[in-house]
Amino acid sequence: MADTQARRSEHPVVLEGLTKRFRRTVALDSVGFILEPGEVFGYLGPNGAGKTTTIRLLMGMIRPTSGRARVFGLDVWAEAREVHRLVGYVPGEPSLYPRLTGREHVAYLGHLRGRDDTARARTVAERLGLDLSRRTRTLSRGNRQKLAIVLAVMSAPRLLVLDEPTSGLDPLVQREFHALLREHTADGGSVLLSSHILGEVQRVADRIGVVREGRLVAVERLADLSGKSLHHIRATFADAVRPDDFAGVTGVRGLTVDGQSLTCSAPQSALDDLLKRVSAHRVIDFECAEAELDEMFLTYYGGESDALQRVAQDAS
Ligand SMILES: Nc1ncnc2c1ncn2[C@@H]1O[C@H](COP(=O)(O)OP(=O)(O)OP(=O)(O)O)[C@@H](O)[C@H]1O
Repeated sequence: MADTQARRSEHPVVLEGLTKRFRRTVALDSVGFILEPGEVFGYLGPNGAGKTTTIRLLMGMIRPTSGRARVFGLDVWAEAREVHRLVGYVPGEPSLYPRLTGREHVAYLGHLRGRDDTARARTVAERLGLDLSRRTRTLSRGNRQKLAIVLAVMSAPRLLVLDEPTSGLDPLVQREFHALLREHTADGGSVLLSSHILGEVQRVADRIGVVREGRLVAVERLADLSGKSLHHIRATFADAVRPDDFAGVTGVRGLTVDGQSLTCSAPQSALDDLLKRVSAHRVIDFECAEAELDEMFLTYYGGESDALQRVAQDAS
């Protein structure tokens, strides 16, 4: 134990050349990054990019083909038990006992950890609007997700590892959850948060790592990324509009004006100018949806694969 203490590093996560092959599939190819104390690191990538594989490696659930992962200086494979004491983990698909209530889950986990976190669990459950008295088999997907969050944060761990934690949560609950994360980092805790939605990560992350086809293609500070996220805009007006009314806004692409309707894509940095042009007319319907991350990869990180290149050609 004393030896373990001495080897502990202040870095919550250090990944070095982490590679995982499943037969012929290279799920992860030499991924490396370091998480700083007090930081929220958003781990972004489209479906199948390798996010869950990275997290399962980090939690010592699967063994790397090569490379290694450390949590506070501990080897996640060889010292998994010690690592689990320091980490609150929300898996992509929470595994809960269907017959037990939320409260019984809290008590059971407390028993395993040798500590009573009931009071904190109750507070977090209340904030997220979760009824701890219900058996988990009767809970909706969103409520099961809330319970997984309660179980991960109740022991106030120094590192939270969250695999798409807000999928299934409504926006108000997401906001409360993000507030919880901010409190966690204000107390010196760190967070690794995986997601395929840039907008979500933008709200909470300090830095973002982008993974695509198993490779880490970018690590950026959030401040450098803002302005890059692409939005799809669709507006319908009471009267006919002309293309000239919307021309010359920097960054706007695919502008189509047809009678009383407008469609285009625009980076965040163009939204203010574009909205001012839109609001110069009488609007009867308006939609602004953030583009999927795949499109952002095409725009900012290139598209090496054939499929991505085809989409790029179709779009141009
Ligand atoms: N146990 C496994 N056996 C074989 N292939 C696997 C296994 N686990 C993952 N893969 C493959 O590894 C790649 C990365 O998958 P992973 O689940 O890590 O992606 P992800 O980024 O988490 O995606 P999602 O957002 O869809 O969960 C995929 O091609 C996937 O099919």
